Formats: sequence, C-alpha cells, structure tokens
Amino acid sequence: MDSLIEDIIAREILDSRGNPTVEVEVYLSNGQHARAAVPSGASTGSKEAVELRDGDKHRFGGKGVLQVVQHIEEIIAPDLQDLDVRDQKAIDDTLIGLDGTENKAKLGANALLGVSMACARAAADYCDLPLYAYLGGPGATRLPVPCFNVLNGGVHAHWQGADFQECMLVPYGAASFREALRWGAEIYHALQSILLEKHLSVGVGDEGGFAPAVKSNHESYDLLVDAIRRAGFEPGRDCGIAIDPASSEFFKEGKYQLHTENRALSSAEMVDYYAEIVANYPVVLLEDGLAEDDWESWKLLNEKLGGSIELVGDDIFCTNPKIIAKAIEDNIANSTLIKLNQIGTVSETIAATRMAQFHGWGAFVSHRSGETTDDFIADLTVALDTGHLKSGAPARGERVAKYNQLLRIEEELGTAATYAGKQAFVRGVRF
Ligand SMILES: O=C(O)[C@@H](CO)OP(=O)(O)O
Ligand SMILES: [Mg+2]
Repeated sequence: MDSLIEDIIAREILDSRGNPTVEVEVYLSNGQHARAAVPSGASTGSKEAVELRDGDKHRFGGKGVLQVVQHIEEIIAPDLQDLDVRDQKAIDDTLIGLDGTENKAKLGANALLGVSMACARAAADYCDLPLYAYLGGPGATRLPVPCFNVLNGGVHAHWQGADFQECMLVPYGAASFREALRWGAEIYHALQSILLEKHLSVGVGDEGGFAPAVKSNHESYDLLVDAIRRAGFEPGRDCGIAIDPASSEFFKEGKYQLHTENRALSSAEMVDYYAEIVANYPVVLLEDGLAEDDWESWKLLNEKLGGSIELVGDDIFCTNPKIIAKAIEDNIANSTLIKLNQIGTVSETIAATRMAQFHGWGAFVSHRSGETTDDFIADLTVALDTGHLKSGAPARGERVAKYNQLLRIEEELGTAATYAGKQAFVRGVRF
C-alpha cells in the first residue's frame, strides 16, 4: 500500500501577530506530502486544550514552539509511521493516546492538531479529492455565509476600541458566496470612508477590522448600519450583524465591566442590554454574550433571546463534545463555535459539530485571532455543512486566504454549489 505515513516533520513559523506557531508536513510512502499550520487565540476559554509554549524567555519572550516541534518529530512521527493516512480516526486516537492527558498538555494540542490536519490534507491529496469533498463526501455542496469582523475591540485591539471584541457583517441576503464576499468588501470600504469623515481611526485590530475609539458599544452598530446603507444595501434585508463581545474578558468580580461606558452590569442587566441591542439593530447572532464562568445566567439569556437570535458558546464550550452535551441538556444556548485548536484533533472537531447538528443546534466555524495563511477551515465548513463561518475582515492575507479558498470551492462545484443564506442560522432566527 502506498498511502502509509512515512515521515512527519515540523517547524516553527510565525503567525499573523508575529508569534511563533507550528507547521507540519506529512510524507507518504508514495512520495506525496501535505502541510498544515496551527492557529492561536488571544481570548481563550479556560477549558481549551493546552497550547504548549517553550517558556524560554530568551526566544520570542517564552512563546517559542521548539518543544512542540520536537514532540512531533521524536514522539509522534515514529508512532504514526506506517499507519494508513486515510484512517483519520485511528490517527487521532493514536495522538490522543500518546498524549494521554485530558487537556493535551503533555505533547501540546498544537502538536496534535498540526499533525491531524496535515494527515487529513495528505489523505485528501492521496485520494485525489479536494479536502472538502474528502471530509464531507458528495453532499458537501453548500457554501457558508461569511461573517466579516469589520470592527475589532477588546483584547484584539488592546482595549483601544470598543469593549466588544467583534462586530461582524452577515451578508445572508446575497445570492452566492462570491456575491457575499463582494458585499463584505464594499461595506468594509464604506465603513472606512465613514470613519475617515468622522475623524475616527482606521487602524486595524488583530482580525483586520477597524478599531476606532468609540464612546459606546451602540456607536459600533450605528457605524455598521450606516456603512451597510452607504454601500447600497438594506440593513436587515441584505445584511445583518453578528456580535462576539467575548465577555469573559470583561467579567470581573461578578460584573460585566463596560469600560467605554464606564459602568458595570450584573448578568441580568447584561441580558437586558443585549435585548435592547437586538430590538434596535438587525442582530442575528450573539456569541459569548455572557462569560464562561456564568453558566447559570446563560439560561436566562437563552430564555430571553434564544427564540429570536442564534446564541453561540465559544469560551464556555471550547469545541468540547462533553461540554456541548451538557449545554444541550441544560438548554443554555442554541449554537456552538467550532475551533479546531480548542479541542486539538480533526476527529474531535467533527464530533463536536455533529453533536450540535444532531440536536438542532448551530455550528459556527471560526478562525483564531492569531492565524496563518492555512485555509483548512474553509474546506471544513463546506464539508460539515455548517452554513456559516467567521474569518475576520475581508482584508489581510491570513483572513482572506479562507474566503478566497471558498471562492475556489464555489467555482469548482459549479452548478452544484448553493449558498446557505438565511438558512445558515438556527431555526427561529428572526430576520
Ligand atoms: O473569540 C473568538 O471568537 C476568537 C476568534 O475571533 O478570538 P481568539 O482567537 O482570540 O479567541
Ligand atoms: Mg469568541
């Protein structure tokens, strides 16, 4: 058989923030090889699989990943040698077994994920299939609604902008992915002109969105609605808004500290705050509206808003099938974010997505704020038919790498391609 893993090598490369990350290459017995790179978050959930860093202050301030490279080449590679690269489950189970810890702290989730992704890609190449078709089969034909993070705040803008980390444009009214991408870019540029006119900064945050020093979180939504109109579209009909406040980052001493507005809200007040935003702006999706340590209050949030918008858990679920199962049981949200490196293998990411989908929940695929030009998540989104993904602004190479790959997939699918549009969202979302 010539689909066996022959060798695996790894190297330390830089991500979009100038921090080291891991790149992995898998070589097969037939001479083919494939590559993958691992992303890295800034606003991370405490239950995420562990991203291992060297801690040697003399290299990258302790953020180096040479130890991870060593784990891949010296521990993982010999063990995976001669496994059939098409057996993703066996590969991932071997990786999990080799690490042996619950949170992948021993070898590092960054070591495991790089190998897992590179193997999936090598297997697809071996089968002479595009990655989305290899992972998703012949039914993988639906293109997702791209959610463009055009206003960056919170930690992604070093608290120079809004408290809320992400304000996204959601062009669900477009007829195709290509059209949605054009709309996103046009609205992004309209927003830039509005900011310039208002003498607000057009400097960008980690995900390529602008990071103006707004006076309130509401000002962000006014800017988005104006930009949608300025570009010639109708807010609510053509394009909605999604928000990721990443609220765990400003939940301190049991209160949500809104720095820009100089006030602190209780969980119940925070839910009312969102209800007011939802009543006044075309918001269709709210991610991490409440903190990961505020599980009980999520029930209230879901009671009040779960019937009209998609409520996504990110830091609180960490793409972990066990936590998502508990969340479904407790009925605290109606959707989960999906991030490969929060859980650490491709198989577990698929399991988390399926868990959500089988229960009528949404699954929202996401990049990380520290990215590379690896476009794996574009294919993954189509393969798992999640209907929507976020990959930052429609600008900056590491963000558009994913959007541009989706253009290629749409083109390749030809007449078979469909665009998820409003159906991308969980049932009940009011448009
Ligand atoms: O909170 C998020 O959803 C992400 C991605 O946008 O940010 P980070 O990668 O910093 O966790
Ligand atoms: Mg988030």
